[in-house]
Amino acid sequence: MILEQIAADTRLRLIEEKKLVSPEEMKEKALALAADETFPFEKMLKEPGIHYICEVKKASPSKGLIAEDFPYLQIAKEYEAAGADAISCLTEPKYFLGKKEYLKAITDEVSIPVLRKDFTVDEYQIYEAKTLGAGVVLLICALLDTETIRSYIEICDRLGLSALVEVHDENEMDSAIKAGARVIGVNNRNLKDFTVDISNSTRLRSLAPENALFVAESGIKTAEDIQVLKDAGVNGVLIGETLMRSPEKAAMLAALNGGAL
Ligand SMILES: O=C(O)c1ccccc1NCC(=O)[C@H](O)[C@H](O)COP(=O)(O)O
Repeated sequence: MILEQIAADTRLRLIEEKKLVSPEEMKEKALALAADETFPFEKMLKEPGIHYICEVKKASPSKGLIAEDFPYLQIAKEYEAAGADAISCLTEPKYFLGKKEYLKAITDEVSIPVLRKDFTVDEYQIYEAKTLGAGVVLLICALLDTETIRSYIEICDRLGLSALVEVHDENEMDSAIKAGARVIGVNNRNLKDFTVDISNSTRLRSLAPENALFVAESGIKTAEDIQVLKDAGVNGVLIGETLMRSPEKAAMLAALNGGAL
């Protein structure tokens, strides 16, 4: 499965990266930064209404090259000015053509929370996310067992980072809940065959605990999709391709919201 390939390549990449900055040094650098104990990402999702997490993404395994011209900083600023509540920035280099530099440049320039969208397989990436200015990291249940997710959430808590714990089915939802996830993201994309089905979010919505925040991810394209997710009581939506392919991102975001944001 593609996810396993990405994880294997990430582990290889980390071997090289740790030669440049050791795990001890990365941890020390991250812990030296002030922890934001107010968890702005979670605070934002708790506000009434549906919240928009807008993704900065150049390419993906399912879609190939999405944006040949990729002014990532301009896109992030455009999202913020258009009323986005948070930004998701891909940092995975091989399959998504992401870069850590994109994340750092964006977090330096915007004041809304930024998610490091990567394939976390090592705590090193969490400490590094902190040093790059991220406010949120992605933990994918398909890649991590329950105990590891729990321990990574503890690291996030210590650093003042939020963890978006991603699930795709009932078993993974169970693991996220047992690990103590406060923010659960349901990926509508089946990573085995890349099919996308919004009803995956609506189906799993009722399985999430009352006090957990719920984000629907992937394949969101229309105001009707947003309305369905709103009706299901979703707190946030993560939108990538629809916005990335739109030449008028602010207008697209407004249209998805059924009017101005
Ligand atoms: O999108 C892929 O091809 C993909 C493949 C393997 C792992 C993850 C993948 N996607 C990451 C995402 O979850 C999306 O970037 C994100 O949810 C936004 O989705 P979309 O709005 O459909 O671009």
